[in-house]
Amino acid sequence: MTTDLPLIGDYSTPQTPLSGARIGVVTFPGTLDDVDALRAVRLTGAEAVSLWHADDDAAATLAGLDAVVIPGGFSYGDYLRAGAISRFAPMMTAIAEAAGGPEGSADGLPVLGICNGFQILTESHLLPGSMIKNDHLHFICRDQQLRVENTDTAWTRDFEQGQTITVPLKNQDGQYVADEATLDRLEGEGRVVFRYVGWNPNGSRRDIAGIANPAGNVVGLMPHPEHAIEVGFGPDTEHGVRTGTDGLSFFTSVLTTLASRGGAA
Ligand SMILES: NC(=O)CC[C@H](N)C(=O)O
Repeated sequence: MTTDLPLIGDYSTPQTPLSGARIGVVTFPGTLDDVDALRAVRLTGAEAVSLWHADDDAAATLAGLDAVVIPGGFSYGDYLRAGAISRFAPMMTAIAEAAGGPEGSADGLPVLGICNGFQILTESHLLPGSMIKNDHLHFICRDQQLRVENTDTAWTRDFEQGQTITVPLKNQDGQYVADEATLDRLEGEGRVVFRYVGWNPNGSRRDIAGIANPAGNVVGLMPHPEHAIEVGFGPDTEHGVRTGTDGLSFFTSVLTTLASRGGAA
């Protein structure tokens, strides 16, 4: 089969960063999507830096970085609860500090948690609420539509308010839950960043797919933007043609954020 799709990127060419930004991606035992996240960072022209969860010098490592992605997968095999062990990694302690704790900070380290990364962020109390089993108790894997509810976060500036995007969703513990007061606070402060559109795939309260911390520098979501970054490999948005690249805007957004802070990018 031949295709005229313009495939961007080249897996074999060494990276020449186009921007001064250095963005780390954390790997835990059992992480699955770190390579895709690293590639997404590279496609924006930033330098992608692999981070190890048990780095004894994690604070010093982070000091040389402009942002961090906590990718998806099954860190520590999802034992006890997804993310429950990973939160104790030295790298997570350093990330919590650099991000400004649970409230975050406007100039704090931008952190994006994707799926298992979102689970790790809630377990670390950097984001409120918890992830529990999907309400139907099945693993789910599909392209999912989301509405962008807040473009005023470190990872969503390049979207338009109310924009509908399509990115893959694949998890078993994707049901976002929190008490009513926490949900009301999230809504009232505009911290619901993404909502499921069309159907609620897992029973998440108020159709919530992703949230931010109060300062907007930490964002977590269940669907996977790093799997929707290249024509030919992402969601099927044109009846059999895999043209979905909505996920790339997460990774360009953080460069926009860094530039607006006057830093690298
Ligand atoms: N895709 C993922 O990151 C999977 C997340 C998680 N371990 C779950 O299955 O719910």
